[in-house]
Amino acid sequence: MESTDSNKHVKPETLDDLIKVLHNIFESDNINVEEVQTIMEAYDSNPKEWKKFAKPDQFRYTRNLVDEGNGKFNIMVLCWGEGHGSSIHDHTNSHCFMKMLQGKLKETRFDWPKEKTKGEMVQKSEKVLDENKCVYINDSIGLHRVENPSHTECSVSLHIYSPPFESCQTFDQRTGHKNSVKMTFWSKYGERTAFETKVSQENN
Ligand SMILES: N[C@@H](CS(=O)O)C(=O)O
Ligand SMILES: [Fe+2]
Repeated sequence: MESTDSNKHVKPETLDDLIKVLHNIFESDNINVEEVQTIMEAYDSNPKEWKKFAKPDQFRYTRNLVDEGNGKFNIMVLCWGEGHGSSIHDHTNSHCFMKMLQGKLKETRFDWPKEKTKGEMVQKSEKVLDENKCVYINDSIGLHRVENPSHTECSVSLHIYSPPFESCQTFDQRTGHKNSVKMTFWSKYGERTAFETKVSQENN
């Protein structure tokens, strides 16, 4: 698994394998989006491997850091309780990959609001993601909101952001008005983070 070329032929058997392959890929500054997507999808989700990171909250989705990718990318597990969802948001000029580990998530995409005209934001697409599927978005593709459509089951997803970022913009669907929001981790490396972090995440 030395070069990007050889990565194309590797099926990651475990989450650790996947993380190793991703470290190789993201050493380069030129990311082949399809290659990353293919490798993410090739990993068959095994709850035993990611359970220690999947720490849910009753009130909103949680972000749980798994690996800091030598500063090149963040990989994290997100837990979505029944009906939990994100606001419409951007990804701070980073690549964003989202792979389903358990359950389903609905991704709704939007155009950026026009600077001058206020009003309802334009919805571009809606897609329900099944287990092991991986989608990609960045700011030139547009904005999105993600929701767990189930009222009985939790969902779990694996996200990669490259380069890592700590804040993003959220948008009001009716007016297009935006807010800058600091993003925090509910846990890091399987350990719950401090209370201060919890407060700022809940204020998002
Ligand atoms: N981008 C969001 C998750 S999602 O709704 O795509 C986050 O990092 O919290
Ligand atoms: Fe997102």
